[in-house]
Amino acid sequence: MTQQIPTLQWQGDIEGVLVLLDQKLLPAKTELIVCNDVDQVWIAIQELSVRGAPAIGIAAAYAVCLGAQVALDTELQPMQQRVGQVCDYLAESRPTAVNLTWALARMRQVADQATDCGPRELAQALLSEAQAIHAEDAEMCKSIGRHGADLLAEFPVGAGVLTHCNAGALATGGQGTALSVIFELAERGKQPRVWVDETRPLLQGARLTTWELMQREIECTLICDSAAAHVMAAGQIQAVITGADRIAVNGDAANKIGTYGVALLARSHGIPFYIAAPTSTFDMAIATGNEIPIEQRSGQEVVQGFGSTTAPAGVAVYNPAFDVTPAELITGIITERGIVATPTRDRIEALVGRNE
Ligand SMILES: CSC[C@H]1O[C@H](OP(=O)(O)O)[C@H](O)[C@@H]1O
Repeated sequence: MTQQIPTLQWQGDIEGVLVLLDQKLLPAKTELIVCNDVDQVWIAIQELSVRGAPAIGIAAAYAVCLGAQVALDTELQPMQQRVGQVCDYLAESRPTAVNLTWALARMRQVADQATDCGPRELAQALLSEAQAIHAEDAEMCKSIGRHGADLLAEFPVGAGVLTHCNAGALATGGQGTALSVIFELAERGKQPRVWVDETRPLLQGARLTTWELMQREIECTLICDSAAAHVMAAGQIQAVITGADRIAVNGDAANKIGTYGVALLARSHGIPFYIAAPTSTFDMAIATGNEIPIEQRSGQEVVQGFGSTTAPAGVAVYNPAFDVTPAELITGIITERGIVATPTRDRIEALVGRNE
């Protein structure tokens, strides 16, 4: 069974709207946000109503189409200027997921290369590009699932897989990255037993990953982030698979805070640690993970999350939303083009291409 309500959907023509499934409210409520303008999408990205590296990029691409709507009755050049302004604005919504700036660069290129056309023709070209980014991501998700399931083909039926945060359909334009592998394993009758880190502070694992797995009737067990070592030591985990938000040329990968710790635990327990990500998540312009900008979020998410106060008023809080797992802790990166085993710069450039 697939997710009943799309994570994000463009409705209409160049004067249409972007409809988002509000992930802040899941699983308690299934509510939609109808976005008519760029600001609404900017806020939705910043507040994680829409989240996950590929989904952020796709939402931003559609937001450019919303931004173009105010310039439909001008000329080509004002429309091109509008697109540039909107791309600059959206790029500021969240810093870590490279898919955001990758998608905006594609939209900006469409505008910059436009000649001999009117604003409405450019608006149509922008919508076609956003829809292409969305459709390509859906195909990449399926391909990641196939490559990942092929990689784990020898795993026994009922093998334990641990995942951290949410890298499912809710984080992408398709069926997910890490969860796509799990969905494909289930499709092939491997009956994966999924262990889900709750993933503090915003609980993407507890709220979203379990929701997706239970919708598909895949066995899952929710654990506190601090229980992962214990579960590994008990021999319950045969592989770890997570998503990623930005991967440097050398294979260092940024993902939700806590991923680095899970990778260290996996290494110490002799468990393979895989990252599943499309090639659009590779930042070929940065050499190592040290250059990946790490989003710092409000301390309120830690001490006031989900309605309960969990610390004394005024306590200092440090709330990085991501951390970086060094390439040497990554057994392989599962992409839509295949697997980068023991990721190195040469192997990544061979698969992704060199940054010219
Ligand atoms: C398929 S990318 C999913 C990736 O994005 C999440 O971050 P956030 O929920 O803050 O957008 C997390 O790092 C996931 O692994």
